[in-house]
Amino acid sequence: MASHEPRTAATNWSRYVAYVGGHRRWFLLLAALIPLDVGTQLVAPQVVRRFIDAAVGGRSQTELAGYAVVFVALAVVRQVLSTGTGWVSGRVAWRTTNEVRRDLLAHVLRQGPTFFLRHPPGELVDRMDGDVTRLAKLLSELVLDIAVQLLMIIGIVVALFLLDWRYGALFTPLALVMLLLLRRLLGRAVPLIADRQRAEAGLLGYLEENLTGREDLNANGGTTHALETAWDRITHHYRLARRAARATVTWPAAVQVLTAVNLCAALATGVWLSQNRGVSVGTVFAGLSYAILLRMPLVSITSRFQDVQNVLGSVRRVEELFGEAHIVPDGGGTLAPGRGSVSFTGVTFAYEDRPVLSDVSFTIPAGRRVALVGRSGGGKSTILRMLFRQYDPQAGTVSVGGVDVRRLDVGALRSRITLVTQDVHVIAGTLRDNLTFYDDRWPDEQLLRSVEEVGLGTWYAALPDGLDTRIGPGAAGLSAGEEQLLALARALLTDPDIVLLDEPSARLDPHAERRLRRTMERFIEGRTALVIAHRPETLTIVDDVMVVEEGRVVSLTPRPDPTDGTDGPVDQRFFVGRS
Ligand SMILES: Nc1ncnc2c1ncn2[C@@H]1O[C@H](COP(=O)(O)OP(=O)(O)OP(=O)(O)O)[C@@H](O)[C@H]1O
Repeated sequence: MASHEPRTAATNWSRYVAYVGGHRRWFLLLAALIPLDVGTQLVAPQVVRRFIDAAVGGRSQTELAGYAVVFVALAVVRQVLSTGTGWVSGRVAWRTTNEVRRDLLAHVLRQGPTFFLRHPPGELVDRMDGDVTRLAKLLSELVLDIAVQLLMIIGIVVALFLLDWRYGALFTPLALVMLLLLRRLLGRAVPLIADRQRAEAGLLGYLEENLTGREDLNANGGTTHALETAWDRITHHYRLARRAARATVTWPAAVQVLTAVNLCAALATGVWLSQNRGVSVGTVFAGLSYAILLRMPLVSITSRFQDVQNVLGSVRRVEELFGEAHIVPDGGGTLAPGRGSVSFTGVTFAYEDRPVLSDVSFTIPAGRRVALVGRSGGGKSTILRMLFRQYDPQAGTVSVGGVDVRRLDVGALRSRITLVTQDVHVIAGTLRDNLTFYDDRWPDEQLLRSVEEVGLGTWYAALPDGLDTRIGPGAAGLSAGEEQLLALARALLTDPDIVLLDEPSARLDPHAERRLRRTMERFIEGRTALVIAHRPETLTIVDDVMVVEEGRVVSLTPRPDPTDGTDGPVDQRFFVGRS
């Protein structure tokens, strides 16, 4: 089978530890900054306590000023520490995110076409951007932040015990109860938020699909149905958003209640201790300060735990993507220099569970040019894709230059083969970028020659900035025919040994087609070429004709002689406009 189901194996944490490991020094710096940050927060109420007690006890101005200076210094140090912590954690987060994203993109780009049918672009963007960002958050922020908040809670409880054991005895169980209550409240809201996010993603996907297919929708009268469905989705999204908003509105209210309870408990304890146990005003104030301080880590740690749960979902999705094996693993070998022969031996192939090629065998000697003809869906393009190693056969062998392509390095093989399909993609960039794909080994004169050669000279002359003119999405558009010519101009530059063409002239007018045919003829001269022919004229530039019908090679014979007035083995129904 060509399909490779995603592995849902256990998360490979060592992969992520390695990403963080690359920034070990920064991570250690962060681990050092955090306790310092927590420490300065915990010390501040103690300084205030001493200041108040000194003031109430009528101590000297110098002593009071000393406490004030220490307090201000602590505040400054805290600011510096929290800015530093934020900066370092942001740095670690960005670096790790970008590295994971880069590796995931490299992994995805090596996948075959079936992978992209299984994972539409919207989903891949969400995984590579949304999920990876959340993953990096876990690696660089969440774990540390949970540690900080736990440290803070423990520190506050210890400080309260040190202040007076009764403060500690009261706030320890109180903190635990509050933690559990907050956790429950948030636990109820989160699934509703997730429902809303799913509906939102679905709505966006639906809108994107309709906008992309707007021409077909308008032409086929599907607009009314599309609008009705969009409206259903919008109202569904609205209902879910309202439900989620109702659930989340209780969260800030709960935080307010928690603050009030903490304050009341601290005040009541303070007043009682002051009246019955003679503790100082400074101690009561410090108790109050710690009670207020306790709210922050309690709230923060609850939402952080929830974040961790959400992030683990993202990590699972990223892992699934990393777990998808490459359809065509690298064989590592290289091809001997020179034009290569091409052969299929007993090749059988199916897309997913759809059989397409069945026991196909043929050999094309080096330098021979062959036209592939046959009815639509017979498997012609699939033969080209297998030679380009977008897929490997389930049975049999595909060889180039006498070597099984599975034993070759994919990059090395593709550097010797050019594949021009009808599905041309123009990237957003300059004409030069579109011709060279950022490879600067060709001088401008050579780029211009290939543009001229495919018949794009007049089109080129009208461009405002020549090779630097921006084309593609968001810039100057090209007709479908011009896009095909551009793809052929790209191919001309590469000087391949083997040329695979999926009838690049299919969308051109007769004049442009004639011109392009002459270019193709020059291009494939002396090379091994497989050209899918949808026009009978294309047969004039090849040596042999291969008829492909229902996944089998019916014949591979020399091209019929155009002067003898017969079609030879070539059924005219295979061609556009003949039936
Ligand atoms: N990525 C794919 N996943 C599943 N099925 C596919 C895929 N690509 C092609 N097919 C199916 O495989 C069969 C052969 O397709 P192929 O494109 O090789 O035929 P073809 O002879 O080149 O057709 P055409 O002349 O119309 O381009 C078709 O039935 C097609 O629907």
